[in-house]
Amino acid sequence: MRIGTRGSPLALVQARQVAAALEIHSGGALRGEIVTFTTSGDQLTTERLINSGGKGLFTRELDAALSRGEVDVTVHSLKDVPSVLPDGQHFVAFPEREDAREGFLSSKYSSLAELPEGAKVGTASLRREAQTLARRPDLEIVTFRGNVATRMRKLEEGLADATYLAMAGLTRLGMSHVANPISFEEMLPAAAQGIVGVVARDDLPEDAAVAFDKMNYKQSEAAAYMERAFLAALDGSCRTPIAAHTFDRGEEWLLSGEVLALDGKEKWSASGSCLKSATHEQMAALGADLAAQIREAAGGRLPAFGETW
Ligand SMILES: NCc1[nH]cc(CCC(=O)O)c1CC(=O)O
Repeated sequence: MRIGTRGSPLALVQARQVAAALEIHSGGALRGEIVTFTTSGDQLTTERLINSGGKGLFTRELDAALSRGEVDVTVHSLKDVPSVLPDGQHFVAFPEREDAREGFLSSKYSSLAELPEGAKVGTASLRREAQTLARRPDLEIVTFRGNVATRMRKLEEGLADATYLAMAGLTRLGMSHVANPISFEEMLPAAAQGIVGVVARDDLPEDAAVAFDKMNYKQSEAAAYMERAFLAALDGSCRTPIAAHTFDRGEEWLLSGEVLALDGKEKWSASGSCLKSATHEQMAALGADLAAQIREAAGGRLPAFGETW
């Protein structure tokens, strides 16, 4: 099986894990061959993503290669995958979710609360920016992109006093020690953070489908459907400060979602549960319901999605 992926260190780790799982779950009958692609998103280093052409920046080239039959499956950080997959493609597995929390990185301070007044926080994410300003309106946000090494160098150079990275990515790269995990109460992560999604064409052979089904985790799958439905119902993209996470509450899943004003001065939250035995449709309905509650509570004060830039 040709497995399409971005060539970043994190993407490669994720794709290799899927290749290894494919081999194990097919009893050695199937092997994965990694094929790397450079996506539009990989070519942008300085500009803010929001100014650079919208959804699917990290998936476009992979989607096309899958449609053309150049690869058999694609592996993505689900957080970067648009709400709707291209025609003829569907998810075949959501492997075990990695630590979904945000990580705080700083060479001098151990948490947001410790930062001195007026300190600089580096991020290119509107969600992280709004969540930071909601807690600490005095802080200055500076645009910050790049892989782990680049961001750490920028911190060393003093371009910012602190930055954030998903613990999932750091953990997969064996670098979780460089960050302090931030609790979900303090900072709700992006929808689908820490989840990997495997996508195939609708003509995927049965033996492969069975192997992918075996590497699928019900928890990851449920979280994927609920969190992505919430995001989709708010027309969410990387242009919008939206966060969502699914918590395990025994018999039920608890979905929490929030939307913030860009300056962090307002925040609308909603949460609700569904039985773990719920169908995908019921899970998606919960996500959509929370989104509707937030729209109603905000009464037209939500950021003008997609129109502000
Ligand atoms: N948008 C970039 C991106 N996409 C997935 C991850 C990390 C891994 C994950 O959340 O699954 C990151 C980096 C980050 O936000 O720190």
